Amino acid sequence: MNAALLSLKNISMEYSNFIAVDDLNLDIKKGEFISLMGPSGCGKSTTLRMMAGLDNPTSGALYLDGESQLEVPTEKRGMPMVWQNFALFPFLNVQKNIEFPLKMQGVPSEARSKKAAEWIERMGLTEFAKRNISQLSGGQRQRVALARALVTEPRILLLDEPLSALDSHLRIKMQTELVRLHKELGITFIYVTHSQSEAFTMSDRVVIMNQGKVQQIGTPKQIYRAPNNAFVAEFIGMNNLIPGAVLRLEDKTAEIRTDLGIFKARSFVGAQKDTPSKLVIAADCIHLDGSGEQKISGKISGEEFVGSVITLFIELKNGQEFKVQKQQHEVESLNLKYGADLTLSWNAENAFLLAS
Ligand SMILES: Nc1ncnc2c1ncn2[C@@H]1O[C@H](COP(=O)(O)OP(=O)(O)OP(=O)(O)O)[C@@H](O)[C@H]1O
Repeated sequence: MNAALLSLKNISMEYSNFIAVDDLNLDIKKGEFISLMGPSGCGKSTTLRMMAGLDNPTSGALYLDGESQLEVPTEKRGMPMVWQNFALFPFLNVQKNIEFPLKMQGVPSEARSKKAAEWIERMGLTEFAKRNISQLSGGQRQRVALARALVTEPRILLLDEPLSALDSHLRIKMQTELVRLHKELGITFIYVTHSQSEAFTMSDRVVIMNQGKVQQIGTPKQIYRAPNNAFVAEFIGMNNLIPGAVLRLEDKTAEIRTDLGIFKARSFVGAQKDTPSKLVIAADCIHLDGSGEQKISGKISGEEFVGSVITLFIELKNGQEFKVQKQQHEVESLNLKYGADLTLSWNAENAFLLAS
């Protein structure tokens, strides 16, 4: 049996006439690393707060190991939260901060110090154990916050944008540390983030939300390669979408009329004949050497480097911007110039239709 550790059933959160979370269903497995992602205000933090017991849903049910949690107070749920601003106690030193939750549980002083010392060592904080929180860097504070949350050996750790206050170098380092901790401890991590790279790098599954509703739940690969609606495809950022009307829809092929021409695609759930639809092509499925069957032309309007990957921005003749993602050496070998005409191409098997 593959029973969920934490189960949210038809959970909604309504503030006077505003629905922050709308009929959300989610089953989270033991040991899973799951991320909630979506635009600002989509209800990610509210969902996490309801899991922690900091807010109670207006309707729905929440089960931990099959037992309803709605009457269980935060401190009894055993789901500590790590916050973006760390929320450490400024009047306690590192060691006392880490010991604090054990003290709340009534753990005797000697056992507390021993347990805290283990976590201080594990998180590389030995030389800072007696320091005040104000004397620590952002990365050190985040490690104290993690140690304080994990010292009670919870089954579930809730993390609300825990890396967003850190600089990009430290963020990547802490991502590696979080993945390592997750693997070593076997604890379920539920992680809220704006960052696609954080969610996709670390998670087993990602939940994409918009306006309080779940849009898709899947592995990073499923979300990236098979978004199930136009919102997800656009939100993921590295897809190109061309609006049009479906001309033909068969088992394995589809055709769409757009103002850039008629294109073939593999068909997809949700699209219907003679209805508005969007053709979706991932930026890394586009060729610059004209070798694909479907072609459009445009002019290079910009580029962006991330590591060894370049994203080229191409202005199409209808003014739409297309993104093409390639390895740097591949782009360099083509000797492309800003403003130069370029033929973009792709194969129909890499294009699919989504309902608008
Ligand atoms: N106490 C409250 N009263 C009224 N509205 C609230 C309250 N708390 C949150 N909201 C609203 O609920 C919606 C969801 O908020 P939430 O904090 O869950 O969003 P989020 O996805 O975490 O956003 P962000 O990424 O910006 O943190 C927002 O529109 C927010 O303004």
